[in-house]
Amino acid sequence: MDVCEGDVEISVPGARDGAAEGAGDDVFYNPTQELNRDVTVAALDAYAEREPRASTYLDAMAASGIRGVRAAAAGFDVTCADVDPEAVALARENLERNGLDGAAVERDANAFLHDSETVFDVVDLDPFGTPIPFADAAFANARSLVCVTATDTAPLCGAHQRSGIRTYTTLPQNTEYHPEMGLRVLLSALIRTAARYDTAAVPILSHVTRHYARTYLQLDARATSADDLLADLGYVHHCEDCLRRTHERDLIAHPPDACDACGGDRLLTAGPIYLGPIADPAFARSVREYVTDGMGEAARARRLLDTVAAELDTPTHYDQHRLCKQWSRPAVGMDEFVDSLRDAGFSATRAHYSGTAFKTDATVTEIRDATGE
Ligand SMILES: C[S@@+](CC[C@H](N)C(=O)[O-])C[C@H]1O[C@@H](n2cnc3c(N)ncnc32)[C@H](O)[C@@H]1O
Ligand SMILES: [Zn+2]
Repeated sequence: MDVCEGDVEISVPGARDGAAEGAGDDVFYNPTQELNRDVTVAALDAYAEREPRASTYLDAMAASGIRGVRAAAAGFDVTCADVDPEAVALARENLERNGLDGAAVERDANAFLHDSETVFDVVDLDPFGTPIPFADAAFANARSLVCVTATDTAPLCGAHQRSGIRTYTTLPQNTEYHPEMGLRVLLSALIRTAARYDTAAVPILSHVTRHYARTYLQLDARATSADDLLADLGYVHHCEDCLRRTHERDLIAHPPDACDACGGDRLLTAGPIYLGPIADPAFARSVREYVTDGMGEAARARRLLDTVAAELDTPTHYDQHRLCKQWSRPAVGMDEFVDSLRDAGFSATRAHYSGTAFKTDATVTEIRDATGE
């Protein structure tokens, strides 16, 4: 079956009766990831403006090649790699079909990254589930930017905690801000992996959408920069009784014995997680400018990027509905809610994690008082 995305038309395996696209032995294609790919293309355009020397792009898990083909159409010198020979043949066909240069190679991503004579400026990891098995090869061999998708949200956010500990060598906790917990656990592991190569992997754009987290990490190959970034790792101490949380940037955790706000002792500590900015607002705004009307998810991509660019840089968002339930109060419109925090003198913005997510520098007690009757 043929699919149009952005400026390209590609062949993908058709869905069989009763089977979801991407299921079974066919080459993988997931139409619900179009937003992810639209943002990828806009991010590559914005990155080429920021770093004009960045020209080579490795789609390390290419499947149909849809992402690599779209990157090639955006002007990158693309290589699509996959272990599945049928995927490689399809990616090659899809490059040719769109009149685009580019290579398609049947290689394991790790082996290829370590062997390749080309040092790729941009490496994109889009595996099934966790990207961690590929992170070392990417950070050891990419020159400038590493783009990462993770779809194993249950281990990341603490819902499957043992699995999260094994994969990410950190302690995730299941809280009401689980998409952000997952993103910050992922960033913690990626930043620590890059640091082993004396490299800072600085998040310049990240988002959590539906069932995946996506991040774009700009590499800075200086040990001192890696040290600076590691200083943004730390812990969140979360009170299950009143939902207060405190954030602690340190190598070791110092959890309080009891909650400062309610005195309760049902405290969860997560970490080391990444507590720094998940995006560079200027870059997010620039990516937004590169979203084109021809993209299938242009409206959602623009909304998402607007929210990410404006999002207050504080770790862990609140959810208005969860707080209102806690306080037995009716929920109100998000704009009204955020405005009442600002009127009370706090910084506050929506957060992209959900329609009822917001960020503020107010404590949970201050939020309750500022937004009450
Ligand atoms: C989620 S799909 C990629 C989807 C694609 N990037 C897109 O945007 O539609 C994951 C792909 O990784 C491939 N893969 C699995 N293990 C791999 C490995 N070790 N090296 C390279 N590719 C691998 C699979 O064959 C599959 O095609
Ligand atoms: Zn408490």
